[in-house]
Amino acid sequence: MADEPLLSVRDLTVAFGAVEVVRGLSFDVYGDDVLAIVGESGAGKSLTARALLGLEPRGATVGGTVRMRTATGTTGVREEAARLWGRRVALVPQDALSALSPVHPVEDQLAAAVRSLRRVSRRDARARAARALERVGVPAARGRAYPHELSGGMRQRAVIAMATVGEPELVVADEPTTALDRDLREQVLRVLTERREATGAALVLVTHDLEAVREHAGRVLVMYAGRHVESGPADRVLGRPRAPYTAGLLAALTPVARGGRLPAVPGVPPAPGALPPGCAFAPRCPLAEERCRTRSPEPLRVDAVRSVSCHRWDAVPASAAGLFPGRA
Ligand SMILES: Nc1ncnc2c1ncn2[C@@H]1O[C@H](COP(=O)(O)OP(=O)(O)OP(=O)(O)O)[C@@H](O)[C@H]1O
Repeated sequence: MADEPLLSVRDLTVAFGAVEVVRGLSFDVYGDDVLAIVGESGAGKSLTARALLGLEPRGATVGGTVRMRTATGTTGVREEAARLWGRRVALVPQDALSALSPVHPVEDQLAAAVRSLRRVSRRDARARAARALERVGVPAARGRAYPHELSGGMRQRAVIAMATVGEPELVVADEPTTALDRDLREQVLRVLTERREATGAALVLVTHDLEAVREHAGRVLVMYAGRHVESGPADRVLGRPRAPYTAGLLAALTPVARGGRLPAVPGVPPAPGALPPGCAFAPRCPLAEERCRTRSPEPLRVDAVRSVSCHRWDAVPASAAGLFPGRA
């Protein structure tokens, strides 16, 4: 891992009117990193991912800084996203159809992307496009298909080809497999991480899927109600969570919890406009005590590589089942 981060995010906020949905988030992404952002629905994962690239929805106000290291110094990614698009940073969205034009065959779209990035002839661009599609497992014959003629898995592969054809330094994938069947998810994630490795890009992967994090991520950032909960090397965070919330997400992965279709953690996250005072997770937390209900925990370095935002981090038992016995 390089010493200097490729991307430094400091105090990122995203608000709709007076309601902050991402609240003071700071993290780094290194040049050879796969950073997974996990958390329940509504935690602010997608908005964080999109805000990194200046692609937040209309009506959102973004604060804080997102800086990217380059050969010539650092640069504000959001400000330059339009110019850098495809070359330095790229997005793989949840919904492939939204990323592809409905009126052109995918190979033509990819060839156009190649020509926007490099001075090459049409013929050369077409050949590069076909190769890029083949590398992600879209057979040459399917390149002439329009997006709606492709299966969901093939479409998402085509989007991965689009996102990586310019060999960007950073790929942000916003729940890239949510729309797919379970069997296809792993295949498509594998294609994405293979392309990342082949091009040397860093990857920010937004996902609900902790199994995917275990399999593919080097580091993980757990979010809850728009804030940092826990971050560090994925194997260590998932192997021995230090935040009760992470322990709850893990307990929900056990066969018993799955079979019973239990929610990840009992209760539901608070609505962004109605956060409790103190730690937003306190009302659902089996370890909460008085200070948790009054004072919001700040990220604390618990060792050289891990941070936890929890007053009770040292009381979290080694096994997730110890905290959420009904789930495990
Ligand atoms: N365009 C919008 N206008 C108002 N609120 C929004 C908008 N987009 C998202 N939100 C709110 O911001 C919060 C965070 O949304 P976000 O999509 O980032 O969550 P998420 O963690 O990615 O969830 P999911 O896993 O379901 O995609 C949610 O409470 C959501 O309702």
